Amino acid sequence: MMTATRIQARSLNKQFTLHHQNGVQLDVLTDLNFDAQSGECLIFSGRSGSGKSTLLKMIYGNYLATSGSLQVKHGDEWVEMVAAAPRSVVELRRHSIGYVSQFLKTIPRVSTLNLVMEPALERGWSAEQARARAEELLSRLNIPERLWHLAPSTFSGGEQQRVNIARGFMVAWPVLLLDEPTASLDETNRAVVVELMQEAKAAGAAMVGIFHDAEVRQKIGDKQFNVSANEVSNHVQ
Ligand SMILES: Nc1ncnc2c1ncn2[C@@H]1O[C@H](COP(=O)(O)OP(=O)(O)OP(=O)(O)O)[C@@H](O)[C@H]1O
Repeated sequence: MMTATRIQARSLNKQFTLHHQNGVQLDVLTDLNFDAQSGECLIFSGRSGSGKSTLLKMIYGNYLATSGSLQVKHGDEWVEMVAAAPRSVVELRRHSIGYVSQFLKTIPRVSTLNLVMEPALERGWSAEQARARAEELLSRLNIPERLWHLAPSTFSGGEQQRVNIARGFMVAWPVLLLDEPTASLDETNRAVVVELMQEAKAAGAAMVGIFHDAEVRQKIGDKQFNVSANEVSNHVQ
């Protein structure tokens, strides 16, 4: 499969200003350069506090870069995240970037099945198609069928995490961001998530993720970007 660049960071900087602490400035990311390609998984590594999560949040548009360029592919166009209007960020999130965080944001009274189906319905899938895919994912992720019609707000931490993963893998995202999706899962479910990531890669997703589990990194990673050292390597550790 031909790969295509879907994320491009150039001379990217992020500084936090602590307004409630005498305006102290923290230089978290300085002069970063990296690309992410379709059909590949780029792993963010680096010591704790080096800015891995901050960088993922910048790609998703939760945090704004201080300077430099961070472009994300949206269809045939590039969106410059450093200057993107909120409207384009919303568009980008609807069609081009999926995000699987460690925690599920539950909406009271919305059933698990509806929560998982939502990304597909937003893309115009029929209810039957969406339901079939959601049921397949929930089964594979070992969420008992008796829970499917309940809102996940009372589920265990691990169950909520797996519902979140099912939702994240519901549609084929051109760019898929993963923040510790396997943290606190048991071995069986971790293996399912690795399979889902492999399928997403084969479907052409450009995946970017943080994984503390070395085994997962080695199974899924193609390249590693060390955020502390600002260095891309083909060797995943
Ligand atoms: N909203 C914020 N305001 C101020 N400082 C922040 C904010 N978010 C993150 N930081 C700071 O930026 C630095 C990087 O944090 P980040 O969570 O991105 O690191 P990380 O590499 O993901 O760490 P870990 O591996 O421990 O999860 C930290 O020093 C943190 O205190």
